[in-house]
Formats: sequence, C-alpha cells, structure tokens
Amino acid sequence: MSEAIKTDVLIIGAGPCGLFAVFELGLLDMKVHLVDILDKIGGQCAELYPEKPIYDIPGIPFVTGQGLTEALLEQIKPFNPNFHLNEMVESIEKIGDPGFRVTTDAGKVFECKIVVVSAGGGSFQPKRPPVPGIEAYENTSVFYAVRKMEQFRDREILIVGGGDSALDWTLNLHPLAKRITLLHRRDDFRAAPHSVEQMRKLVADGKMDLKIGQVTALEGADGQLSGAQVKGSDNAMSTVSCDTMLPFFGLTMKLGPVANWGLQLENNLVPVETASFETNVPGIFAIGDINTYPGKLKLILSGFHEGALMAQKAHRYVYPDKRLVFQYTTSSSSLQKKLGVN
Ligand SMILES: Cc1cc2nc3c(=O)[nH]c(=O)nc-3n(C[C@H](O)[C@H](O)[C@H](O)COP(=O)(O)OP(=O)(O)OC[C@H]3O[C@@H](n4cnc5c(N)ncnc54)[C@H](O)[C@@H]3O)c2cc1C
Repeated sequence: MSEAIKTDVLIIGAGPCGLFAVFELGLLDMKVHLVDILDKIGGQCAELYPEKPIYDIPGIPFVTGQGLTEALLEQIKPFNPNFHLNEMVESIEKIGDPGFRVTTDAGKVFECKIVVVSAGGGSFQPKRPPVPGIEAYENTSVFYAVRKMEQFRDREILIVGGGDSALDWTLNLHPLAKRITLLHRRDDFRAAPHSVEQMRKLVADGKMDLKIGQVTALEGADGQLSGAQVKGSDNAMSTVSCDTMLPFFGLTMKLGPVANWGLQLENNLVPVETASFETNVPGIFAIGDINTYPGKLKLILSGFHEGALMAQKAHRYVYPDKRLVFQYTTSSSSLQKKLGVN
C-alpha cells in the first residue's frame, strides 16, 4: 500500500458540484484533493455535453458544458486543488471522529477529516461491446481505457469505435504500437475532423489500417487474443490479426462502489439533511446529483448551494476551536487575500 496522502477534505467526483465545493472550502481554509474515474475534469458537463449550451447558471445567460468547467477551474485556481484522474474511489474506512482512510482502485490512499461525495449518477463505466465471450479477454487483451501508453508498446492493436476516444488513441498509440487497425461500423466518424484527417493520412501512407465492419467473435486462448472476426458492411467475413483490442463504445453511469461505503441509500441516492448536506455518517457529506432530500432538483445551481452549506459544517470538524465569522467576498479583505485579488 502506498503512503497516505493527508488532506483536510477528499472530494469524490470532479463534476461541477465537486469543483465549486473546492471554492467554498478554500475560502474557509480547507485543503482539498479530488478523485475522478474519468480522464478529464467536469463530470457530466465535460463528458456528456461539452458543446451543449446551459442557460440556467445564475448570472451567466449562456455557457457550454466545457465552458462552465473551464470557468470553475479558473475560479478555484487560487486554492490549488490536487486532481487524481483515471482513479475510482473504492473504499472509505473510518479512522477518527471524524477521520477517514479512502482508497482508490489504483492503490492510492488518502487520510482526511472530511469526505465529500459529489459522485453524480455514480461512476462512468465503459459500455461493453456485444461480442460473445469478450469477458474472458478483459484486462489481459481487451482494455476499455488506456491508463499507461507504455503498456501498449509493440502490440498489434485493434481499436474499435468512431468517436473522439477511438480516434485520439489511434493517433496517440500509433507511434509505439507494432501495428494499428481502426475498425468502425461505417466510414463516417463522429470525432474531431482534424483527428479524422490525420488518421486518413496515416492510412493513405500505409502506416495503419482502417476497416469498416463489426467484430462478431474473438480468437485466442487463456485470455490472450490472437485475432478478431469481422463482418464487413458488405457482409463478407474476415479476420483481423491482433493481440490487443481497445473498444471505445461510450460510457454509461453506474452507482458503483458508492453503495459499499456504509451510507444510507434511497433509490441509489444518498439522503442528506438540508442544513449541511451531511449523510448518516458524521463527516461524510453528499452534494450534487448523488443526494436526495424533499424538493431536490438535479440542477447544477442546487449543487452549488449545497457545497456552500456543506463547507460551513465541514469547517467545524476541521477547525473545532475556530469560530466561523460570515463574510462577503465583496467586502472581506481576508477573503480577497485568499483569492489573490487585493
Ligand atoms: C444532456 C444533459 C444536459 C443537462 N443540462 C443541464 C442544464 O441545462 N442545467 C443544469 O443545471 N443541469 C443540467 N444537466 C444536469 C447536470 O449536468 C448535473 O446536475 C451535474 O452534472 C451534476 O453535477 P455533479 O458534480 O453532482 O455530478 P457529475 O457531473 O455527474 O460528476 C460526478 C463525477 O463523479 C465521478 N465519480 C462517481 N463515482 C466515483 C468514484 N467512486 N470514484 C471516482 N469518481 C467517481 C464521475 O466519474 C463524475 O465525473 C444536464 C445533464 C445532461 C446529461
């Protein structure tokens, strides 16, 4: 087990509500680390609708999902939060009163006084392609994410999909792979046009292969892939030689390990009381889409409000001897100093 990272607050989920919580906690002098299973910051806004407009963020008539994420990141810059992406929080263990040891699937350990669960609808998990027996190859020859590129050096890789992930990994892994074949069900890609252009140039130069069709079966033994049978758009069958397959079929949200943390659950949501958004476990708070209470609206603005009230109660745990004085950012020189604006 690695040495524990010590922090005041560990936030699970770097969606908009987790991000704004960093601001509210930072104003009250609490240091934060955030963990997210995604490879990017912004939760649903960045993953599901980066280019769609949001019209109901108070005071901002129009902003895209990605635009909001970038604005939140700019706002929390003075507090220098630490992000741990591509990692899923698996377990939370009570070690103090309050005090918690939090462990990720990458073996990273945090020791913190407060946990804030801002896990949205749960963890984003990859969709499994409908190929019989694929489970037997998962994590040995079939991978749904690239955590370390080096792992794929000199591999004969079949990348399946037509979106940004499929195209980005085709281009990124191309220099170190033995050979890359990109397979998509039609010769039309949803990915950024520039990436598609680069991929087509590599194909034209004979540096990689492009196939149109769908995987119908896998060939290999003991979890080691040797090829994939492909049905072409003309129904002709062929075999693509490969030792590794990377399917990128999008993500779906599943509650995941949140269910195992000793938190009360109601229809896969975490009930909280509305003065501080604390859960049934003192010191663990839940904000944003993951929580439930009478009248809850799954809106970003609700999560912002929840984060502000959560920080007030969290302060009592982190600084039990300090009295909190309510202050406005417009008029408090101490808050402005923390924001680096005076
Ligand atoms: C298409 C669409 C349009 C929308 N439009 C609007 C709108 O106009 N206005 C509005 O207010 N809202 C809108 N919403 C809803 C809004 O996006 C959500 O309310 C908001 O994203 C919730 O934020 P959050 O931070 O609570 O959770 P999320 O954004 O869901 O982020 C949660 C994060 O937690 C991570 N996570 C979960 N479990 C774990 C774990 N165990 N370990 C590590 N990480 C974990 C997930 O990977 C995820 O990144 C829209 C949603 C969709 C899908």
